[in-house]
Amino acid sequence: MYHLECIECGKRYTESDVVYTCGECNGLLDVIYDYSTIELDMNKLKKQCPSVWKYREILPIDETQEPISIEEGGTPLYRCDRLADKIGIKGLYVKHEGLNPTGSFKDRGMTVGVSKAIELGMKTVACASTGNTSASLGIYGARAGIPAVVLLPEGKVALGKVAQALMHGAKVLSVRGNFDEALVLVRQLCDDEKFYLLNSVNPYRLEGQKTIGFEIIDQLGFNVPERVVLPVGNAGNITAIYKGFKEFMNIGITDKVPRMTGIQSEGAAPIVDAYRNGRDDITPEKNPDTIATAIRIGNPVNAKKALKAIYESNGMADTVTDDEIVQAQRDLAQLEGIGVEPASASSVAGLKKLVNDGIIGKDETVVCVTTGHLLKDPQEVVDVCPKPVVVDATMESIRNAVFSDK
Ligand SMILES: Cc1ncc(COP(=O)(O)O)c(C=O)c1O
Ligand SMILES: N[C@@H](CCOP(=O)(O)O)C(=O)O
Repeated sequence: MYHLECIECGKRYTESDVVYTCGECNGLLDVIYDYSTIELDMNKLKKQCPSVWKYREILPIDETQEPISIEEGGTPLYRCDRLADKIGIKGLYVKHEGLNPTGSFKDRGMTVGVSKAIELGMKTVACASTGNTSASLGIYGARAGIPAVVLLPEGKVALGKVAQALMHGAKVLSVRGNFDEALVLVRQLCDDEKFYLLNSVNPYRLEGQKTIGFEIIDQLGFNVPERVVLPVGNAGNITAIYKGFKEFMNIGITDKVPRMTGIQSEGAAPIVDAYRNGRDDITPEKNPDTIATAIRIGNPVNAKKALKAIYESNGMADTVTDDEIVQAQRDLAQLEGIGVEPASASSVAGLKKLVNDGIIGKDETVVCVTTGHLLKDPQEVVDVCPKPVVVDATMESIRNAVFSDK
């Protein structure tokens, strides 16, 4: 049993309403359950491997419906001692969401969001995207057998992500504008054409993503880490993961939540600006820019929910530079064997900065979420790594190159 509820005015909507924001006040909507009726079997929970649909009792899809799934979630939570040593912290884990089927955490949202689209009888799905949302929507649309339309900011989407959307048959539009402008346009398109909007303003998307929070607790043996650090763009994921932590507390599985710590790039930091000024809403950044194209977002649609998550959990938000992002990307890759795209590395870059500044304590147990796979953005990798050494096909030439200092 669940309903949708406006976070501003409390107006309720039913599970069969096609609605993204409140019709009365335009506020964001939340999916609300009657937690007193939800009983999770802890024995079963402890035995089953993590996956999105493991937590089906707390997901808003009719139980008679077969979900649209390609087996998302169940991503590894790595203990990272070498990286922890370098950063100067004792207990560091990395939840690698880049190991979802399409290479990003969006799959968790799409398995639920596209399943909901089918339940509601929607005929076409659509989104604006910096890349990962479109890749995931293209793939889940194909799995569901319904068309997907995706709007991308021209020239600002990493190659791997465009390739995924194209090959899986989405209608890909390259918009002469940035992500924020594309999002305004796709919202209008969905209203006009009755397409189903699957950006994170859709509360069902966030229900899938909240399972990252469930899995972190589950994989830590039902213990709660002190802090979770993650990149923030459109601000859906920090909102969703926090909701997951709160729900485990509401159901009585845990008794506290981690401090939610959001990291943005210096060139695209409206949430951090709001946090620094103690505000609960943002001033949009008109010209966001960063090497981390996935979080090149100036007007995050979930800002209000995200700031609430940060304040309520006694968390915080901070920025990192593009250079810090690239260094953290290298550290993850070379110290721990974890290959991530730039946006993902901002979590580790942020942690490093906050430990250096004495804001995060060395004894805290911290989970960094890495949100997308290295192969999503091969051009950035080529740009920041040394070029391969070209050699003649002789042993002498190979030996010279192997033992050269260059
Ligand atoms: C790889 C990656 N990391 C982080 C983010 C930011 O997540 P959110 O928009 O939910 O804040 C995105 C896209 O949104 C992304 O694609
Ligand atoms: N990085 C995102 C931006 C859109 O975010 P969404 O969560 O609202 O879909 C992307 O991959 O497109």
